Amino acid sequence: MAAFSSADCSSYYSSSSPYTLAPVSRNGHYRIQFVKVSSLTNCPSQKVFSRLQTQNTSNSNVVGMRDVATIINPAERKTPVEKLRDGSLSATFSEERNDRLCFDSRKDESTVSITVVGASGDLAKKKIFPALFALYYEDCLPKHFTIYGYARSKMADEELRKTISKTLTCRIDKRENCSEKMEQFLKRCFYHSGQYDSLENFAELDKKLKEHEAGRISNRLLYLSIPPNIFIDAVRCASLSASSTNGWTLVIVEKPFGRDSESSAALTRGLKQYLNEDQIFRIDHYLGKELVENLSVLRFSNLVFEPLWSRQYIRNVQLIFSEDFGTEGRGGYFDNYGIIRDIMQNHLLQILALFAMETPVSCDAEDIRNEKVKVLRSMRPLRLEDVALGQYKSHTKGGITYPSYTDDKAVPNDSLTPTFAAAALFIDNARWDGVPFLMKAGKALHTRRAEIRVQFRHVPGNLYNRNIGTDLDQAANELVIKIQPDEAIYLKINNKVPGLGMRLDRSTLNLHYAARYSKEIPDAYERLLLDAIDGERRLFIRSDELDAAWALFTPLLKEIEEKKITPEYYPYGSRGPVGAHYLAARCNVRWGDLGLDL
Ligand SMILES: NC(=O)C1=CN([C@@H]2O[C@H](COP(=O)(O)OP(=O)(O)OC[C@H]3O[C@@H](n4cnc5c(N)ncnc54)[C@H](OP(=O)(O)O)[C@@H]3O)[C@@H](O)[C@H]2O)C=CC1
Ligand SMILES: O=C1O[C@H](COP(=O)(O)O)[C@@H](O)[C@H](O)[C@H]1O
Repeated sequence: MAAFSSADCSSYYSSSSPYTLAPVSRNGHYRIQFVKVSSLTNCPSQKVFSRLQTQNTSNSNVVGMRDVATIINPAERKTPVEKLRDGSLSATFSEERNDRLCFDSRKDESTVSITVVGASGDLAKKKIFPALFALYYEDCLPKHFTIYGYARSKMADEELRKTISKTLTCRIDKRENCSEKMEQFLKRCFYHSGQYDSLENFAELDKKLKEHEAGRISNRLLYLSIPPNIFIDAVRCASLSASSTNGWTLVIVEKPFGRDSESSAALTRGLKQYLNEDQIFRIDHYLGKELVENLSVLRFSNLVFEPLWSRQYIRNVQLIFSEDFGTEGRGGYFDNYGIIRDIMQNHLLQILALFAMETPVSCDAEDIRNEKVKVLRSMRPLRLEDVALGQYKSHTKGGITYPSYTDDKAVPNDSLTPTFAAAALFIDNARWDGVPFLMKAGKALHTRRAEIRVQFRHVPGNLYNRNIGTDLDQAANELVIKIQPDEAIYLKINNKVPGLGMRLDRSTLNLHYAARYSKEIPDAYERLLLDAIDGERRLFIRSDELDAAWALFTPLLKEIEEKKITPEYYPYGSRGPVGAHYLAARCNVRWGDLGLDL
């Protein structure tokens, strides 16, 4: 097992370094922490700089290097400061900025270069550049950073700036200096045109990055916003020609991570030829959504929920995703994947794993991901009888004709690709035995929403049966976590209608985010990009999680394709195919999103 010695890092510290070394071993990784120890008591608020360096114990590559600045206020003890056995002080958090413990890599000697590969594409324009700007606007990016767009399209820096400026927005609650900030941000965005499989083109990029890095410690983040068939080429060329030589290099990989178990494993093998697992950040942007982040807080910090979180009290859990638009513009991609791969195998399954996992040992990435993997590995692989499939067809409403899925020019006329699916999943462990986890995902439905619905069991020996009537389901409690739009968490309860009689009513206890908080909720990509820059892996998918996720869906996907299962057609803008209701009924479940509850 290789460990760091202070000599390994001596190049970063002079012999008169005021830092001490504090090695901490966790989950097979060595974390070396240098902490400046000085008179903490002299001033009320003081910065402690530390550099974290992690090393994979199975090989000697440095896989991450982080600069952390910590505001330590001993009086307030805002930042956890640990006294280590050797007497040195260890602080792993960083300066608090805009409620997020933002990294402060403001030290002059390091820089972060972010390269968006596929910068001419839809996702880069729609999500990545706006998220980077939002981080800049919030002062969350390091002092020294440069952003490069990379793609084959020929474009000058100015052209990239013009294109992305159209999609940059300022926070609603803080519009000061917005155009000024935008200009400053755009000045730090550049473009390099190159092929994805050209070592030479990436070497040119490397040269440009070095010019911007100006001799500082170079940390490099590569965001692969390109189709998956070119991931490996891009990673090979970037890692060989444009990796950092003295700092960290990491790669954010967009989905889809393969089409099934085999292609996903091949992709991981391909990436691992050039990268360590710790350098691969597989993004699932649903994990960056505010209410998905809040799931663990809701469960593990509220005594009223955690004891109820099992088969004993929960009758079923529903994970619902719906969009009120079709595959518009992405039909070519979608037809090769379908809704199960596009939404269920990743976004909804990730939410399910977070929802159902046992209490992790800590909030550390590895502890959380270990628990998620256990859930996934306890689940039954899906069978054909566990799903209902649908595809949207054309529909005319109010004089407007909405297209069918196959009207998309990139989609074959005889495509059987499902644009809707409902599925019943089961977790065969002690906590969840027999509880159906129902998923529903569809495009071109009547509404856009993503939510988790937890339907509780009936109250035993219900004292108020007479007042409730025969439909006991109506009286069962339901907890709804509304991920989007209009984030909310509400609990349906029974109460007495005020008055002299004894009439029962159903009401909601509602935590409505817009009413409770004036602050705008950040986009998922902002959180995830900042996490990646911080080296925080908690919200990214580890390879064993991915394998376990594919193992659940691969047999089903193969059967659907081999048997050429025809989906049930549903009109554009409807609630989806009736098959979803039969599926739910077989599990003794009623979909909770049918009523008007908010
Ligand atoms: N768009 C979205 O909403 C979402 C996208 N994703 C994933 O993110 C990644 C990027 O998505 P998106 O921006 O929509 O993708 P695009 O199809 O827009 O592709 C991005 C860029 O990659 C290059 N490219 C496209 N096709 C090829 C090809 N066959 N060979 C070589 N280069 C090609 C093009 O740049 P150039 O020609 O200039 O080289 C293009 O601008 C994909 O993996 C996608 O699945 C994930 C979630 C949502
Ligand atoms: O990953 C994907 O997500 C989007 C939906 O994301 P949202 O944050 O807007 O809810 C979906 O439209 C797309 O098909 C899928 O690839």
